[in-house]
Amino acid sequence: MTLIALDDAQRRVLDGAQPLPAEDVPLAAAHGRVLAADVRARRTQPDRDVSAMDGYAVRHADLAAPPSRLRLAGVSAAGRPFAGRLAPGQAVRIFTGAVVPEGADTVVMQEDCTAEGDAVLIAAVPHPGRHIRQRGLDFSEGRVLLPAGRRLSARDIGLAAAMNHPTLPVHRRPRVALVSTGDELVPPGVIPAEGQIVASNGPYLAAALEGEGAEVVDLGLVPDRLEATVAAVQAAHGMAADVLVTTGGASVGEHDMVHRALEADGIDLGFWRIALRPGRPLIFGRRDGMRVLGLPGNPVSAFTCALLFLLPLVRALGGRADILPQTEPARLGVSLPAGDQRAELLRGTLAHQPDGTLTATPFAEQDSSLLSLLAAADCCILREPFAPAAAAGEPCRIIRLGL
Ligand SMILES: Nc1nc2c(c(=O)[nH]1)N[C@H]1C(S)=C(S)[C@@H](COP(=O)(O)OP(=O)(O)OC[C@H]3O[C@@H](n4cnc5c(N)ncnc54)[C@H](O)[C@@H]3O)O[C@H]1N2
Ligand code: MOO
Repeated sequence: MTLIALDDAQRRVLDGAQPLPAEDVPLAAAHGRVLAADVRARRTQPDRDVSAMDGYAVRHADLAAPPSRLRLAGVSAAGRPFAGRLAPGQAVRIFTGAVVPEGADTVVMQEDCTAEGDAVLIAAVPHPGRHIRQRGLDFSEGRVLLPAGRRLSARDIGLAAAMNHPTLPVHRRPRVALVSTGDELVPPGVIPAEGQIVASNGPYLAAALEGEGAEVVDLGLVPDRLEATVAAVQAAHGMAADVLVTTGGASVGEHDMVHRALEADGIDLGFWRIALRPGRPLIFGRRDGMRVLGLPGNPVSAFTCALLFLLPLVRALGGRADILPQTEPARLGVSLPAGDQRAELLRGTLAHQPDGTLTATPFAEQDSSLLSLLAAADCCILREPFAPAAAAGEPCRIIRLGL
């Protein structure tokens, strides 16, 4: 079987992955969700000129010959504006956030003023317009501040509230069913018998998927038996999963049941060998609106396939505008030999150099079973197929690894 190129495989997985339908959710439930429509400001902020300081609202023309003695005409507090208009020679006591009275064009902070009964003595001569936040300084009604496809940060929620939206239109979260296959697997906390290992792919994938806003249902550990694997696939249909993710059994061994179970289920299947290290075997299929990704069992291979296929698919279904992992430039910390036909994702560390450049140093050990180094990595260094030998200091591209 020939190896297929990484970008070709990504295109096939993402082909036709349309954003899921929209629903309105209250602001309290919108953090991390993806906007299904542009969100416009429903008001202008601030909707009047307001003070940025506690002090006195004045007419700048009255400050020409300091110290200036102005008569106090009243008070403007936040939420309780001064009703009248400022006449020449007058000042209004004003507080932060309060509406600047008509006639005033400048605020003097109280540290530069001395109150004397019903007058105020002003020593400073600020610039005209000082300490006034002009109407519309933040945003104007009708402006799109949060575009469709944006994943909402906590700051975005604050902005949406200020724009006067109690709810936001967001895409439904992709529902993902997880199945970990392998006779050798026991759950974390159980002491493995000889030859058994503690399953880590499920916990990793659940965390990574939830981090991308998916709703995850972990269907648990499934032995390498056809009936058990078919039952897990049916359970995924039963919960109306948008994506079924399996790990293990993606390769060619006689215990590798996943593709047989998917075929038995009538899933239109592609079994690929991708020009990628680690992460060569990958199963992909679809049936009745459910997409299936069969990831390799080796934990780092499962990770690279999640990074490059599964998480982008979940972002696309979730309506995100940014789907593929972003690469950025760095310089190699060590020399590397020429590559072969497989693209490589080398796990490594990043260091900032005094000249502002970033050095990426791959770990010497790159075996696809090494979870300790995967967790320690800051980045993956992406090498194209047939990359020529490269010396330390030469440019490279990296994908930063976050939470
Ligand atoms: N003859 C060949 N053998 C293999 C090939 C090949 O082309 N020909 N490909 C190798 C590559 S590359 C990979 S990657 C693996 C993928 O194999 P499977 O997807 O079939 O995975 P398993 O055999 O089930 O497991 C591989 C490895 O990973 C461990 N594992 C499995 N599930 C988990 C889990 N949930 N948590 C942690 N670790 C897990 C499992 O114990 C094995 O050690 O195949 C190569 N072989
Ligand atoms: O692709 Mo396997 O993923 O090399 O370990």
